[in-house]
Amino acid sequence: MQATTILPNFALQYMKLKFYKYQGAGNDFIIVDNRENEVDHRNPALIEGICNRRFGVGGDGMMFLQQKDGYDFEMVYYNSDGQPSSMCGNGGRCIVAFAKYLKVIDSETDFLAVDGPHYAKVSDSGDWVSLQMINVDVIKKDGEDYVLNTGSPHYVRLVDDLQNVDMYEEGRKVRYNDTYKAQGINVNFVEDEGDHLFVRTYERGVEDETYACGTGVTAVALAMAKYQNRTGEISTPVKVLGGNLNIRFKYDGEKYEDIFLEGPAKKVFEGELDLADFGY
Ligand SMILES: N[C@@H](CCC[C@H](N)C(=O)O)C(=O)O
Repeated sequence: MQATTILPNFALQYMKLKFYKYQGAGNDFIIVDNRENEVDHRNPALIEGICNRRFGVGGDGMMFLQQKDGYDFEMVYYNSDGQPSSMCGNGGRCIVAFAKYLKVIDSETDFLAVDGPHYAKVSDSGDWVSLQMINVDVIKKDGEDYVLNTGSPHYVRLVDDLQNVDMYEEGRKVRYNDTYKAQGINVNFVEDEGDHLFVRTYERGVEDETYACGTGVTAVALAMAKYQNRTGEISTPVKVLGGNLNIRFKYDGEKYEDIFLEGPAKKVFEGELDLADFGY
C-alpha cells in the first residue's frame, strides 16, 4: 500500500488510497488493506462517496481488513450509505478471498467480524469460499412471513412469479413499515423452483435491491427448512440475480448449527483513489 494517511480529524497528509474491488455472486465491495491502521474509516461521507456508482468506484459496501490479536484478521464492514452495519455474508466471503490474495491466510481462516468469530475455507484457486455463519435458534413469524437474524436481520416471504416482483417497491413496504423502519431490516422474497430456491433481496443500507445477499439467502434457506418441516443435514442451492450460492446446515427442528454459506468470491480490479475527488 502506498503511503496513505488519513489523520483522525480526516485531514489528509497524502491523498491516495489503494483499493481492491471484489464481487460475490454480484454483491460487490470495495476493500482496503488496513493492516497498518493507516486509514481512519469512521467517515460516512467518504465511504458513501466511494461506494457511489456514478461518482465513485461503486459498491454495495466497503470493507477494511485489519489486524486483530487472536485472529487472522478483522473484517470491518460499511453499507454503501456509509454507515457501519451488521454482518455481510458475501462481504465475509470476499474478504476471505482477499486475505488469501494478500497471503494473510492460506486455505483456512478464523477471523473476527461484527457478529463474532467466523471460520472459512477458500479454494486453491482463491475464488470460491465456504464461510461459517453464526448459529440461529430464534425464528419468528410475522403473519405468513419469517423474521430471523443470521448476523443481520432478515424478513423472508414466499411468493409466486418472483421474476416479475418490483423488489424496490415491495421491499420498501416492509423495510419502512412501523415495525421495522427504526432499526431497518433486509427483505428477501423467495420462490421454490424445485431443485433450487430463487431469491431476491432488498438491502437495508443500500436501500435498493442487490444482486445477492449472503446473510439473506442463509435466512431464506433456514426459514424454508422450517416451512417445509425438513430436519437433519440440509443443503440448499440458491439462484440469485448475480449467480448461484449454496447453504448447508444442521436443523433439529429448533436450532440451526454448522451453517455454511458457499459460493464465488472474485477480484474484479484494483486501483488507487484520489481522495481529493471525494472532497478531501
Ligand atoms: N450484503 C450483505 C448484507 C449486508 C448488511 C445489510 N445490508 C444490513 O445492513 O443488514 C450480505 O451478503 O449478507
